[in-house]
Amino acid sequence: MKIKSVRARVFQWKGKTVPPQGNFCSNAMDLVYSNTESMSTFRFHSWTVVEIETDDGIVGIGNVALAPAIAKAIIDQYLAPLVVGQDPWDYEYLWQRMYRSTHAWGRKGVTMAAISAVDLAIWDILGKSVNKPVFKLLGGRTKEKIPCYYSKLYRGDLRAMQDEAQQFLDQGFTAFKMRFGYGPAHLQHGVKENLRSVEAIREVIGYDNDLMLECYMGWNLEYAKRMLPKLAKYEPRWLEEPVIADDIDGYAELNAMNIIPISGGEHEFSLYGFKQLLDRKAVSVVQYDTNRVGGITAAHKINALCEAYSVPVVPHAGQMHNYHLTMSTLASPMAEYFPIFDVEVGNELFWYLFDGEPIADNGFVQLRDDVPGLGLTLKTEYLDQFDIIE
Ligand SMILES: O=C(O)[C@H](O)[C@H](O)[C@@H](O)CO
Ligand SMILES: [Mg+2]
Repeated sequence: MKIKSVRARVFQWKGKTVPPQGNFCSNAMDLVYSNTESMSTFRFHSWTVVEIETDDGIVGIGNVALAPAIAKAIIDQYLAPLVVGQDPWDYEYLWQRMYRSTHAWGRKGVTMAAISAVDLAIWDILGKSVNKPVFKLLGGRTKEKIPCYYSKLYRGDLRAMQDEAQQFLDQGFTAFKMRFGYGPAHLQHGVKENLRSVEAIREVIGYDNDLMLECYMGWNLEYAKRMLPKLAKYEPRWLEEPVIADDIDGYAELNAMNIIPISGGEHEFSLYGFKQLLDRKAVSVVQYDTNRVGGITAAHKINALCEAYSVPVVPHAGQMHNYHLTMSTLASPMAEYFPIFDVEVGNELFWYLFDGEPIADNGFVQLRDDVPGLGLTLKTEYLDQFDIIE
C-alpha cells in the first residue's frame, strides 16, 4: 500500500455564531497593555481537514485546528511531498522525515500541528486497512468506557453559569471545568470575582463532583501564587495553564507549592517538550492534544513517558483523535468533553464538521469495536455554512 495523494482544505465557518461577551475567559493577551483584541485572539472559527488517499482507495482523515490556513500551507508545500509514494505502515519513518526536514523552522507550534494532521490521517488509513479501530492498534481497550468531564462554563453571568452546570449535572456529568474571567489586570476586584465564580459553581455541583479551573495562560506567576491558597478551599482537581506555556519554571514553582495540582501541556509539543515538563515536575496532569503534539505517533510515546512518571494524561479537547489514545492506556484516566452548542469560541466547530464523534452518555463516551480507523467522516449537513479553501 502506497500513499497516492494528500489533500488539505480549510473550512471557514460562516454560519451563525454566538457573539463574545466580556472577558469570558482569561488568556495570554490579558497582560498586554490595551487588550481590546484579547477575545478575538482567543476565538477561532476555521479548521483544516486533511484527506490522504492510498493507491488501494483507502482515505484517511486528519484534522488541525491551530492556525489552519498556515497549517494547510505547510502540509501542501512541505509535508505532502514527503509522504506521497510512501507506505503508511512506515509511520515512524514518515514522522521523522516530516519532523527532521522542517526542524530548522518547525519543531513546535503550527508546524507540529500540521505534522499531527498528516499523522492522524495515516493512522486512520492503518486502522481502515486492517478493519480495526485505531485504539486496537495502540494497546486496545483498557476501559469499559471513557469517563469524561464537561468543559465549558465560560465566565458570564453567575446565575447563567449555575444553570449551565445544573443542566449538565442532570445529564450525569460528575466533573466540570470552568473558566476564569479575570486576571492580574483586574486587581483585587478581579480576585474577588474569580473566587465568587468558583463558589457559585461549587454551590451547584457540591463536593462529591470534580471541579477543574482554567486560566488559559491569562495569569502571571505572582498572581497565581496569591490565588492558589485562596482557591484551595474549593478543592479543585487541578488549576490549568496558570501562566504562559514557555514559563516552565513558573509551572514548576506553582506545582511545588503542593496546594492545587497544576495542569498543562495543551500548548506543548513533541516527546521532548513533555520530557522537559515531566523532568521539571512542572505539571501534575498532562494535557497534550493529539492534533497538535505530533499526532498519534508522538502521543503514544508521551503516554508511555507519563506512565513511567506516574503523571496522568487527560488530553485537551476530547474528540476522536484523543479518545483512541485515552482508551488504549492506563496512563489516561479520563477525557475532556466539549458539548454541542452554537459556534462560540470555536471548540464546538468539530461537531459541525464531522460525523462519528461520540456523544456523552451519563458522563461517559464510548468507542466502538466495529468502526475502523479513527471513526470520523466529513459531515454533509453543514457544508454550505463553510467557505472551503482548497
Ligand atoms: O482546556 C481547554 O479546553 C482549552 O483551554 C480550550 O480549548 C480553550 O478554549 C479555553 O477555554
Ligand atoms: Mg485548557
